[in-house]
Amino acid sequence: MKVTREFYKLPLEEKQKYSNVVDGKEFRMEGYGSDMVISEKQILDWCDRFYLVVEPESQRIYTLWPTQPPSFRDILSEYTARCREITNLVLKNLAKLLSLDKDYFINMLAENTITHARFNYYPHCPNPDQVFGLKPHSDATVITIVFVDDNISGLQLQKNGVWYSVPIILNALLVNMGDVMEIMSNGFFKSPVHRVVTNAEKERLSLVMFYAMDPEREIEPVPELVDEKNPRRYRKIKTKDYIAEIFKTFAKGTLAIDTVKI
Ligand SMILES: O=C(O)CCC(=O)C(=O)O
Ligand SMILES: [Fe+2]
Repeated sequence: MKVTREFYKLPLEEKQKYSNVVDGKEFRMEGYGSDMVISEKQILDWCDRFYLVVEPESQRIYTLWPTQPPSFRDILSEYTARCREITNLVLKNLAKLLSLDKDYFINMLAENTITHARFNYYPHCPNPDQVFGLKPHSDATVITIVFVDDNISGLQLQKNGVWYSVPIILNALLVNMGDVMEIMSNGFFKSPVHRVVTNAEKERLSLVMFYAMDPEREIEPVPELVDEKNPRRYRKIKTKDYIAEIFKTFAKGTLAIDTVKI
């Protein structure tokens, strides 16, 4: 959190060395900036984002990893390794809860899976009732680990149509189910719709680790979880097609998971 804060305090020109817009035109996932703009009518969010691929190590693009603060690289590497331990522990226990082999989900994520780290910066906002820090969405991941600012709340999640604020718990990480887990568990686990609200006085930070599947792999309910009593609730889709769907629906403010529900 400290190195994230230091990175965001750097002058704009320094941060723009890592821009997510190549040569001033082409958007890429990795790097610093805003969300991709695909339509003039798109609702933008009140936040700066900085994405980096952290796993597998062979896919890291170190030229996009900030050199300031100098400890950024080592701390992010260590954080990635520690979060992987948490992810594996959580995945084991989720598999157990579904009476699957304990390594079921871990094996599924074993090959060619890409983990992104997303650093979010939400500046204080003069009109908090007019814009979100991040509009309502669910994550396209298997699971997500969120490290939230301990100075200010802002993350909210929706349950039965009501929004609840996620409390700040010192030194706690939030583990969120993603759409892929909802689909694989045939709806047993829910990928919650969540959003970030803006604040008139205070800025806020978060660091999010997105654990996703191999883009070439298909997502579908685990066959063992489908039977006459629990009919299949989601159709099969390739991970990369699902991610493309997320880009479209997020910009529109709709939900990708609704497009695969049966
Ligand atoms: O800032 C937060 O607390 C959550 C961010 C989030 O939901 C996301 O980056 O997908
Ligand atoms: Fe999210």
